Amino acid sequence: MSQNTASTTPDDRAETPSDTMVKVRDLKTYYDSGSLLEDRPVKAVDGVSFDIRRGETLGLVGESGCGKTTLGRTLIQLEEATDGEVLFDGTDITSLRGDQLYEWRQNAQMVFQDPDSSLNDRMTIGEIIREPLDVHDWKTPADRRKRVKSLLDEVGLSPEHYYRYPHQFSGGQRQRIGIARTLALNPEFIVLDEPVSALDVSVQAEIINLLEELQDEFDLTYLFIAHDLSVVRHICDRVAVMYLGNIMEIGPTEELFTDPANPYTHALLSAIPKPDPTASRDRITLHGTPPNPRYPPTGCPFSTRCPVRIRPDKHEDLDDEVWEGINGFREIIRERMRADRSIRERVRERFGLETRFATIDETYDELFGDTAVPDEVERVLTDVAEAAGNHEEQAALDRLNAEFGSVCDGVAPEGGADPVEPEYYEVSDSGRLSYCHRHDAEHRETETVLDDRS
Ligand SMILES: Nc1ncnc2c1ncn2[C@@H]1O[C@H](COP(=O)(O)OP(=O)(O)OP(=O)(O)O)[C@@H](O)[C@H]1O
Repeated sequence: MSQNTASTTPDDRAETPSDTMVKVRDLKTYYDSGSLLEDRPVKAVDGVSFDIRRGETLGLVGESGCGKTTLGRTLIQLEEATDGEVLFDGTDITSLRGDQLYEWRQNAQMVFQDPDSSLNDRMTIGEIIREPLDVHDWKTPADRRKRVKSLLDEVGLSPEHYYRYPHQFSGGQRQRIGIARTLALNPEFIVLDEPVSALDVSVQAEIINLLEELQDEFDLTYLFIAHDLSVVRHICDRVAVMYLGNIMEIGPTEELFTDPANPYTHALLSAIPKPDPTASRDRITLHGTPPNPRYPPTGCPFSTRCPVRIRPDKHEDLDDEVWEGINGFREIIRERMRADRSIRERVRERFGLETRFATIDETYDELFGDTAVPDEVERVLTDVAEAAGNHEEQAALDRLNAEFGSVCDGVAPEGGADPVEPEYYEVSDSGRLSYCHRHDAEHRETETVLDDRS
């Protein structure tokens, strides 16, 4: 890694305007719960900024639930943004309404994972592909029929398929129909949301090839959302890695795969399962689960699972096993705070009766029972366990944070009151960006730590 320059916004580097088709700035999409008992929104997309260049395929990867689909849908206004901007060739489309939005929508379309749910079984293939043309009152009915027949040809189907129904086609053919429909209005930008995940491996390559051919032929720009990192590596020019509503790293595909900078990218890539001929789809597995997006942690979104979370100076030399125990303890207390306990469970806990939740004492023993914990650390952990045992989870977490928290948990280095968030650091000559305090000169030794682990 040659450079480590802090930058406040990704992709604000010098670029000619014509390079950039979409500029996303501090975009947030929150879902309100709609429940009287729960007033915190789900922060599905929580302030992302990046550019999409004309003609490129930008991959969007990350674990299930990190906000990929919501981001894709918000970019084409199928979901309303809570805050921020999405500039398409300079126009902020989050502010378009009524006719203007309707007109603009022709430029941007979406291909869905499951072609079955997007194709109406009671319509013929011709009617399905023609529908967007009918809705937008495109030219004459005869022109529309002609256009549909040519689209069928473009996607590798034949004009005779016009009068058939979706159930008469295979999964791969149905996805071709979905793609033809997407192309009907000549869009410039397409969000491909897991377009091949539901298909047999043998068919996946055919659809990927088709998408690449169509991109060349019609100068399309793609946002390619996927779980399968090998497909992303094959098709994408650049990749954005998403975690808990944030973009953790973004840059050229090959570079990001061979020399990941962000600890989360490392974790994601190291969890790629070995190829298994019996598996139809690779799943990403990573230790632990991401926090609930209603309750994202302060500081870095990945801090609760990060293997290289920065330690405060006074605990720099603490044994790794104790440190991991402390991180585990913190997570369990966080989860207890959110756990959906019935009143009965709460009453049983209050009276020290057995419940389906492990008691704090049991948890403590499991985490630290066989480990030599230094006295001063043990004193803090005992206070924490006592608070958590009394259902004062927030006080327990505050105590843990005061003792073991660092800049990664949002603790301001000079004791400032406001939580600090990471910044984007330029981590290569290509302008690849990574959202992590470890790239700060002060904590730079991480790169060795990470390399040792991979
Ligand atoms: N309509 C909705 N209302 C409330 N919450 C939602 C809604 N849609 C998504 N979410 C929540 O927003 C978060 C992000 O979901 P999203 O589907 O965007 O993630 P994803 O990365 O695409 O997941 P997957 O890979 O499983 O499709 C999740 O916690 C999800 O439960």
